[in-house]
Amino acid sequence: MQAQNAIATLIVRGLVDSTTPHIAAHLERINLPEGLVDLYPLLAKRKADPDVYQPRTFRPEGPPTRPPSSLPAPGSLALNLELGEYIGSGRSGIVFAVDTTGTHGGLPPLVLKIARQERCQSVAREAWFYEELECLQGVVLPRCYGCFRLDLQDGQTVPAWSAHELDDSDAGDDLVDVPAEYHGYSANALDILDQHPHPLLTELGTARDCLVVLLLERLAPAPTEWIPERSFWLTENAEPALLAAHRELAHLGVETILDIGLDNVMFAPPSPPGLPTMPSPFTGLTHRLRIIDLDLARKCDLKFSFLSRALEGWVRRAF
Ligand SMILES: Nc1ncnc2c1ncn2[C@@H]1O[C@H](COP(=O)(O)OP(=O)(O)OP(=O)(O)O)[C@@H](O)[C@H]1O
Repeated sequence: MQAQNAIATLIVRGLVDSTTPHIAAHLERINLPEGLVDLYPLLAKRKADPDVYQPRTFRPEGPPTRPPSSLPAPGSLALNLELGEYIGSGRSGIVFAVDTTGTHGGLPPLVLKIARQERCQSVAREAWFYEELECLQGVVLPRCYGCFRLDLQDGQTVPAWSAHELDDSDAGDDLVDVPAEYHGYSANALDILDQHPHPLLTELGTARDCLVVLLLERLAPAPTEWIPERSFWLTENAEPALLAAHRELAHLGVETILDIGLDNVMFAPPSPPGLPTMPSPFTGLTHRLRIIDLDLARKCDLKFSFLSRALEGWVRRAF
């Protein structure tokens, strides 16, 4: 099996149109710095407002550190793919199946999440969470095979952007692509606090001639569309299962309160052809659920007990 960091280049047919027909797009893997995402709530905000941010809520030793990667040294594979059927989309991305037949093998069924033109920051930031939570890939998250980028040249267009435009009613009030831990702050407030997002996120937040994609393990359809499993959601097991899945993320100080919901849960892929589910390194539990869509996740140094209790309320509201 190929490791999640084996691929350095994606060569994708059907992703980019250009004046030269039948040329496949070459996308290069983005190396995401470990310090890409800032702690939530912002440290500068806490210093400015010590009465609001009670120290007893936070872990005195700081946020959970990223566990050491269990992957080998990054590989240099160039993977040829063909864009397949459209699966679904949201505010940040448009998801397609990809055809890996005729490639080197050793990969499970995959999907490509194509960042919308104005959402490159969100999708690259989502990729950072997959790296931060590597030990939960195949446990409660899909396996992630990397985040890749192409700077578009004159005349190159991305048909998926125009074919699957976001309905205005879905756009909400968050059209500016700002990292989730910075939501709600004006540029002026951030200047006063003297805290700003990582330069790579700032650059991607305004980039419009850039294509960013995530290569993910293909999961089973959402339960509401998956008839044999629909009864699962009508049983009392559903809420504890969703809570238990989100609690796994809380062990590493990650919360997804801005996006907890049944829209953002899928099921483990059938194995084979998918890869097997792994038990949690924190609880030993084996989960059927997979949490998707980490673009609004946040990294916290809140105590596990605090996050875990808060999750009970957040998850209850999802039903
Ligand atoms: N790994 C996957 N395997 C199969 N289908 C997927 C996968 N990831 C996403 N999808 C499908 O694509 C749809 C859109 O994906 P996703 O929710 O990640 O997009 P988004 O733009 O981040 O959404 P949101 O509007 O909630 O932020 C999902 O609802 C799901 O149907």
